[in-house]
Amino acid sequence: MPVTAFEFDEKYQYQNGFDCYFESSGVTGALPLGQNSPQKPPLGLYAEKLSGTAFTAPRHENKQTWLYRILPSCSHPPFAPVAAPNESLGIGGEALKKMHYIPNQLRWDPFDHDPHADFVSGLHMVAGAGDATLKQGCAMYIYAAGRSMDDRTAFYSADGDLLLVPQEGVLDIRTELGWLLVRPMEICVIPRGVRYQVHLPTGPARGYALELFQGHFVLPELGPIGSNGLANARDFQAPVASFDDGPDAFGQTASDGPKEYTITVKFNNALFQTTQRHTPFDVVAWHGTYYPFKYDLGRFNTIGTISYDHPDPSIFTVLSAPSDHAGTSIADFVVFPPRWLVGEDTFRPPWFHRNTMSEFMGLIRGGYDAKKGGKGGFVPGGASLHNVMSGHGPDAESYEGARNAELKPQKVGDGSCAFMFESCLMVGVTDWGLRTCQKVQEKYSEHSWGELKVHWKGGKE
Ligand SMILES: O=C(O)Cc1cc(O)ccc1O
Ligand SMILES: [Fe+2]
Repeated sequence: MPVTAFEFDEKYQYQNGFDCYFESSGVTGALPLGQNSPQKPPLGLYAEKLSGTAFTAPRHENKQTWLYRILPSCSHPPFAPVAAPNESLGIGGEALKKMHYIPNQLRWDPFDHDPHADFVSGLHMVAGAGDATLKQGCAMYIYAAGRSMDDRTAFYSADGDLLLVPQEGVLDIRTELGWLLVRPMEICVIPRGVRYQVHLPTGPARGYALELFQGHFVLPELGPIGSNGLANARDFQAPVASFDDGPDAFGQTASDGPKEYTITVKFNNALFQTTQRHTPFDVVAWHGTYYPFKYDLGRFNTIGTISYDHPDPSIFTVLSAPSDHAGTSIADFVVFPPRWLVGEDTFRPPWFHRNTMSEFMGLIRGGYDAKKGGKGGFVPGGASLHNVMSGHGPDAESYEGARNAELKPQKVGDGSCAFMFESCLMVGVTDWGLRTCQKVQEKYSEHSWGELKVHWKGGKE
């Protein structure tokens, strides 16, 4: 079921569609007609182009947006390095260079909330692969924030597009291009470079994130499924322009002296800061193809077998970040929503397998049909990582249950939703993920598969 609609609020109007050319204006007449950069843009605004792809990227991949703003982004003193507020990023982005590469199956208990952290200081890299400077690879994060970001701060990542998967707590995100309200069971993507500020209207928030150092998310091909199904394009929502021109927004007019706005950037996984005397949220109008968006996972049109056997989890792909090799993703975002299982003579949960891809999983709510047992278990707010070729599958309890189950139509996962970040890359685990967070379940594999029974009867049934 879709997430309950929020009461109508002017702040949360959206434009619907995936990969569209959108335009939005907070004030009539702010968008120039028939050109992008007139000698004097309307209403005394500055025109600024935000490129998400190379200028010459093919048309179908090209992403850029024209911003019409009160002051351009370049107007700020130099950025200076700051110590990462949490050690997961490492100093100067060391985290990605010092990854632990481990063939063992890993599982984490739910990650701690942090009442003192805001979204930026509560963002912890758990795993990743590649190099942000080469624009290759991706990284997986946990965020745990107990307070809203200050009204005079903004964050952006120069490293990649960030997909957020809230697990607890609502995120009210002010972006340069407008507001997005993102609740658990909804996701959003904030593109590289877009500045934003995360507020927590319902209290503490915790969730997962995937950063793409390369490329952008696309909808998966539907092949023989046809022209609708899985995540439908019209269900993706982009914000409408919203800007601040209040007395504090540009320092000069504030009664009690100029106000400072702190901009923090993640640049090669290290943090830098500057302060400026104008709000970064001054975009009065914009048009283009490069913008943040959200999606309600409850609208996912789940497809599965109506005959026999358990299909590959690729049928659950919401968004895909392709590599240069067709069908092989830098990262796929895959969900396991509530669905009917009707397969005949079929072992219905996921099979035992070893995968050339790495599988990082999280649980937004409820349970997961392949992991019913195991001390600590796979529970909401926790995670698991089955790296390249690490054997995994249903735990002993789930296996015996499904092996002996009566195969009537069965609704699985009612009220639950697991997800997977599946990557073609071997991912390393950060020091924070392996040690500092203290959530690794030491006996995950033993508790899950140590008790698997031998059913072999010497070749006799
Ligand atoms: O390992 C997992 O639980 C994820 C998964 C689910 C599924 O339905 C098929 C394959 C797969 O890797
Ligand atoms: Fe798997």
